[in-house]
Amino acid sequence: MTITQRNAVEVTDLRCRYGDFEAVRGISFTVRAGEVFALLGTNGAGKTTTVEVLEGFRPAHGGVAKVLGLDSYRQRRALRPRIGVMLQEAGFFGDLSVAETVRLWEGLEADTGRRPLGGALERVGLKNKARTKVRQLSGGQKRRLDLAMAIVTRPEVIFLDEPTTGMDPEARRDTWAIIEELRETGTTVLLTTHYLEEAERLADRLAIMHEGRIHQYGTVEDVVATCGDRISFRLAMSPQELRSRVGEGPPVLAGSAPTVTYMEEGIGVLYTLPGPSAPDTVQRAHYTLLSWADKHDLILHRLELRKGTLEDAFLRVVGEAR
Ligand SMILES: Nc1ncnc2c1ncn2[C@@H]1O[C@H](COP(=O)(O)OP(=O)(O)OP(=O)(O)O)[C@@H](O)[C@H]1O
Repeated sequence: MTITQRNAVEVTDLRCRYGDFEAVRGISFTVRAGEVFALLGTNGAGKTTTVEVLEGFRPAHGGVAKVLGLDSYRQRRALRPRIGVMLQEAGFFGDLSVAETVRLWEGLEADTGRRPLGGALERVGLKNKARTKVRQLSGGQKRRLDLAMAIVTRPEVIFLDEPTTGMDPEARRDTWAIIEELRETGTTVLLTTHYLEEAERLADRLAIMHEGRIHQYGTVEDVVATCGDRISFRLAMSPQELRSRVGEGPPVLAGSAPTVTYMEEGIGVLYTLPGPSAPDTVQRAHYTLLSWADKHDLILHRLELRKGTLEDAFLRVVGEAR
């Protein structure tokens, strides 16, 4: 099997412009066949632009974007029947019913020779709305209809742009279950999302984008491991009292200076250890901290050690880029 066959999506040094503005600035990543891949990023990072290039809706201005081994723009006619697309704002005809919309879509896709997926509406929980006019659907219900359209023709690769935005928690969970089912049947899924727990739950691998570039890329574990452990505690005293009792602030731990926040109820202290944090580093940091507290007779309230999270990794990307 060649690399191309194992990768459903291959993006190499992709660039995309709107006029003079370069929205995507040389990104590279692959999506393996059968995996769920999440593109995360800040507002305006370039996620939708990237997905639109892969869907064949816009040309790249540099680099290569291949889906199922085909150039996503130049070979879009050959590619179109093999991919499913859930747009951020699909342009439905408001006067058609839900059932008519899906039938229309099936008709448009009929030349694919694939049997449309029966029960797509049932799968997205819209069967009882089949006769309802599209314009009478709620925002979340429209997103479910978007999803039905993306899966109705059993595509090999599905692009989902913010699939659960506007959905209530139950609909979101149902959508996650559908995406998991798609993966089980061997479908490749590339999704964009602002919900980190969605990526954490669904994605085999992910990329974090900011201002047109990929800053983190790998499995959730790989990305989270780049963030060190966090140590935090509170001191129930004023800054003046701390100064008079200790003379200086909390110590540097494992090369990491504390971030000190002054609040009404006291002083909050947070350390971000260098990542990935080795167990002996964490242990030494604790020892240093507890020795400091003991020496100055301080009580560390709500002392907590926690692992880095995807949110920490995300915020670090944004922070480092500033
Ligand atoms: N049609 C357009 N004309 C000009 N600039 C555009 C156009 N579409 C997007 N942009 C700009 O390109 C950048 C990337 O936009 P894009 O929609 O790809 O980001 P995104 O990561 O999907 O953002 P969001 O999470 O907010 O949906 C943004 O700065 C945006 O303002």
